[in-house]
Amino acid sequence: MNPIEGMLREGSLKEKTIIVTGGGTGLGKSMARYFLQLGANVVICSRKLDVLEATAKELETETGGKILPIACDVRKTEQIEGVISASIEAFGRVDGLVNNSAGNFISPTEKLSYKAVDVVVDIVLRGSYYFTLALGKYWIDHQIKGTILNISTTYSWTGSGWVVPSAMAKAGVLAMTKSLAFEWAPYGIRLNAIAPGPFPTKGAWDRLFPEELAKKFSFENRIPLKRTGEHQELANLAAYLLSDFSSYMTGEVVTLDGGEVLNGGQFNFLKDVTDEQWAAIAEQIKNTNKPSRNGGE
Ligand SMILES: CCCCCCC/C=C/C(=O)SCCNC(=O)CCNC(=O)[C@H](O)C(C)(C)COP(=O)(O)OP(=O)(O)OC[C@H]1O[C@@H](n2cnc3c(N)ncnc32)[C@H](O)[C@@H]1OP(=O)(O)O
Ligand SMILES: NC(=O)C1=CN([C@@H]2O[C@H](COP(=O)(O)OP(=O)(O)OC[C@H]3O[C@@H](n4cnc5c(N)ncnc54)[C@H](OP(=O)(O)O)[C@@H]3O)[C@@H](O)[C@H]2O)C=CC1
Repeated sequence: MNPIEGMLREGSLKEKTIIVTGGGTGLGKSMARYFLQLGANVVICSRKLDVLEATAKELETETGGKILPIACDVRKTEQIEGVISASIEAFGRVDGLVNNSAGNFISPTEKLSYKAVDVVVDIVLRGSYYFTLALGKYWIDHQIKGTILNISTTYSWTGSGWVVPSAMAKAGVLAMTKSLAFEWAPYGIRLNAIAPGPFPTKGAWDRLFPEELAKKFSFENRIPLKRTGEHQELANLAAYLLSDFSSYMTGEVVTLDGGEVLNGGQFNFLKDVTDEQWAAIAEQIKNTNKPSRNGGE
């Protein structure tokens, strides 16, 4: 496969300031890089300031863009308000938000303590609605037509065992996306979401796909397109959804997973049937059709 290139034309996010929660690592960092390349000012925030500062330095050198790292636990409203004020002070205003921060790990649900469930739900759901509410109030007060992108998952719809706190929280984020897309549309505020399939990141792989599992299981067998996602593919879609090119789109959730979620199709087990078996099956079915064609049972 050829390397995936940036999709939007130069300057597509010029004069926009975008906050990316969890922007110091993984997919957040890849989105931040592309937004900077497209001319946006970017604010990255999460708990670990040293990680954010290292990322900011790296991306600033690489892109020549303006990036501000700020420590913020998205479970703390006063810290979120601090990020918004510091962003306005640095760049004049805020136009976009990516709710990307998350906590997650696989575990049998009955083995989880109450605190273990809370920690995931609080980062994902509470963190997303706190940030959305704080920024929404600011946008409505200042008549700014802001845009929110929520990073969800495909199991927000299907549900999934062994990541139940994450599934509950991400489903809530999806409900918020669609509900507020309608309610805040008159203010010109748009909310969309991306439901990614597997995109290799250290954060996700350490907690969801540790070595013990990786030895026994491969995504290539599960994903119809036979590979995991490239970060630039997700960054391209994210940039589009935050740009004015998507200005007629709101309340939408775009799945980007190589078809993985389609595994639920009832007859998909047929993928392993050979050509010879198909020939025999066709013969059998045609034979059963014959009597009914002649008016019999
Ligand atoms: C690989 C394919 C991907 C497919 C798609 C998947 C879709 C979604 C993907 C993602 O969300 S990926 C993002 C992953 N990244 C992160 O999670 C980064 C941030 N995470 C963290 O910092 C930590 O993991 C955490 C969520 C904050 C938990 O860390 P920690 O344990 O240090 O927090 P505490 O507050 O101390 O503890 C909370 C509570 O949780 C219990 N716990 C932690 N790990 C487990 C475990 N593996 N099994 C059971 N319980 C666990 C811990 O014991 C604490 O409970 P108490 O013991 O105090 O009651
Ligand atoms: N990678 C994948 O395959 C998939 C990922 N996703 C989603 O993509 C997003 C990014 O995940 P990914 O890049 O893989 O994983 P990462 O672990 O790299 O990203 C998670 C980020 O969340 C931040 N974070 C965690 N807790 C808090 C908190 N309390 N306050 C603020 N920030 C916090 C972390 O920073 P810090 O530790 O500094 O706080 C980290 O930067 C998540 O929403 C995830 O659910 C969805 C489907 C698949």
